[in-house]
Amino acid sequence: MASLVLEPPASYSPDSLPAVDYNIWPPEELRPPCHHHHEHSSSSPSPSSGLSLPLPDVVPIIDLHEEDMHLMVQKIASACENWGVFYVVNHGVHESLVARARELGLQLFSLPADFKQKAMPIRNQAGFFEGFGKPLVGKFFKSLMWSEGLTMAGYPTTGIADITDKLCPDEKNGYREALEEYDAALRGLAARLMEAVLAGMGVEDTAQLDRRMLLHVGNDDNNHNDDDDDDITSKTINSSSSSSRLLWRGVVHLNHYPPCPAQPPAEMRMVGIDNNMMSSMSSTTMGLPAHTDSTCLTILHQGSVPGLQIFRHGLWHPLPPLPYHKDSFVIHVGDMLQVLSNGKYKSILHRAVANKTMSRLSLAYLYLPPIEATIAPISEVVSSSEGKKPMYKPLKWLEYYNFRNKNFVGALEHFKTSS
Ligand SMILES: O=C(O)CCC(=O)C(=O)O
Ligand SMILES: [Fe+2]
Repeated sequence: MASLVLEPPASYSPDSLPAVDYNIWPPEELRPPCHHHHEHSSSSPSPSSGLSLPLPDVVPIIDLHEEDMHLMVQKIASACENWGVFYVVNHGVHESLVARARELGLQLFSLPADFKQKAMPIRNQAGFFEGFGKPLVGKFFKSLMWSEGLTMAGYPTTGIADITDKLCPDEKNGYREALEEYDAALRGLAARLMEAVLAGMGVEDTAQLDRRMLLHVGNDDNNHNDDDDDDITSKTINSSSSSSRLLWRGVVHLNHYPPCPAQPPAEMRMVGIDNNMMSSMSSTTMGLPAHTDSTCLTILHQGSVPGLQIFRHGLWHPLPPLPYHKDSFVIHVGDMLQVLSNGKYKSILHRAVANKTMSRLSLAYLYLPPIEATIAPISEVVSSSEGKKPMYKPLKWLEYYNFRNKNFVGALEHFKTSS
């Protein structure tokens, strides 16, 4: 007799999913064309590149409880190289922690707009924007972005405390506690994943790589002296291998996509959307436009409402939450990993679509190399690559971030070496 217990499938295939009514607004045929040019796409996305099920292949699902470390490293390397995106399950982040962060995240988004104004985006000490706001990439698109974000730099900064204090000054700040706990857990997961990714690229001693990046030696042939390396040098040389890992940055970034009905609701609490915009709301509305993440890795929790899509082989494909693993995370290869891997791993082009009836919340954990680090193709990868030449010039993350905020299209191209 067949067992009544549903066994999780070994890998995700759209065929194994129950039918989902995506109920997405606007319908695909009305959605604006994607204006993003992606350097690795063989063809550009177009309005006719509609949803296509099933995927030509299956997105890897990696079990982080895998006993065999070597095998796990191989699976991650293959997923980064062939997909740029994968799911992780059995990742060790407690379900209740995620649930609590999601619950409080939703509460923050349901604050009245004038409350949210108290935490409008400002540049933090590290130099990037924190706070409530419309997607930064929105300005590059004509369409109305049907989403709002909340960005808070995690440990070792006080970003989470600063923002939650601004939003809820009078309350015992349970928001801070829950989000800081989430940050700490995700930081641990991100570090583990990054170690595995680096091991797959032949870097066994990740602390030593950190030192190389901070001192900026050994990763390229011609740029050994950077202006402000000196104080970093002493900071890093003195730090033990484990504390240098603490210099990596984690940023908690929440995305909220309210239901996006054809008729706008009377009251709209989303920041940055006024009545004029509402009345012009039409076919040119989208959740989050096509982009790659400027991170090394992004760890995304989608909740139960689908909306994430990836661009692969010239088509957009939905990447829904896994029905058998409610607590799975989606991992994106970001632009900085593309640089570190000398282009072997490509950052994944993705977007999110709004939903007609359900609101959607995604928790993105953005994992970045140290702010002070010089990021360049890793020598181990360069020496094993065909041309044995670095494809990217050394860069600092903030330099890339600022450049991309001004020139969205092809930002990474700008940092390519000429050869
Ligand atoms: O909401 C999603 O599924 C995608 C979010 C995302 O791409 C991002 O925060 O960079
Ligand atoms: Fe993203």
